[in-house]
Amino acid sequence: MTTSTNGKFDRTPLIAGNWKMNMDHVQGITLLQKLVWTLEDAKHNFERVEVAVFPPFTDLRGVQTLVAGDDLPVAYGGQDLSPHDSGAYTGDISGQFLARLGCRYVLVGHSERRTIHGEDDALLSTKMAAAYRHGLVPVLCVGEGLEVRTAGTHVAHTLAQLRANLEDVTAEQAARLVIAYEPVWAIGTGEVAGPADAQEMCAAIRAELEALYDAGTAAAVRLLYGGSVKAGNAAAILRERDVDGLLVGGASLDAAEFASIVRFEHHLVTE
Ligand SMILES: O=C[C@H](O)COP(=O)(O)O
Repeated sequence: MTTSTNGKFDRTPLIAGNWKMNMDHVQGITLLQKLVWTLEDAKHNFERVEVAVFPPFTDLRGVQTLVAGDDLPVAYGGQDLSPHDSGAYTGDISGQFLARLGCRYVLVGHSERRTIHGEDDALLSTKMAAAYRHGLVPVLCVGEGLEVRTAGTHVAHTLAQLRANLEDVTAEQAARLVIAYEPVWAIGTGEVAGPADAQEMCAAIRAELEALYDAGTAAAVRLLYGGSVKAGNAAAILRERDVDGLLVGGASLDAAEFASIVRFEHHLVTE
């Protein structure tokens, strides 16, 4: 039996699709159109569950044109940004440019940026500042690798990342923040942290935000889980009290699958 959970959420759930380096600008438009059609056909309430996509940079202008032209109720953002605003930084993309393209969000510190591109906490603090400077909402990604998880120090490790990345972030800025907990061992591997694991970390992050700022700020921040999320496991993860949304990689490349994740409330089982 399925049901809805009207009233359960303290914060508007955010279901975000990170396309990573997939979908050229033509494919990206088709995917976004299919996604919106599917959701509109299903009468999805976009105000109740927010939907965002993170396409490659080369898709953003097309996405902007489609979203603005058809007045689509979907937010979008960049997968990364430069700490600088302009200048001789070949290959970098400025937060200023993302803002001009209508981006609401930007990913900061995705594990693939940290591991493949060696981005460290000092750099990520400057990227956080750049995001805020241009009115973008950072989706700050944190999480531990397999060795840390095996050693049982995942909470301490993730909270240390969080503290380092929020060092220069004020309470006012933090209130607009989104944080994605992504255990690296669960990304693209098919391994999913269980709902209890997601809740354990999200509760620890919220407590840390309360210690760093105050209870009101901690209550305003949306905490997402990411790592091998599919339509079949999304609802169980989102039942957890401190999990406010999902950052979906592979499954966001399939419009029907992603739409089903967005409509997770229809998969919740009545207790
Ligand atoms: O940004 C998304 C995460 O890296 C999760 O990716 P995945 O759903 O393919 O495991």
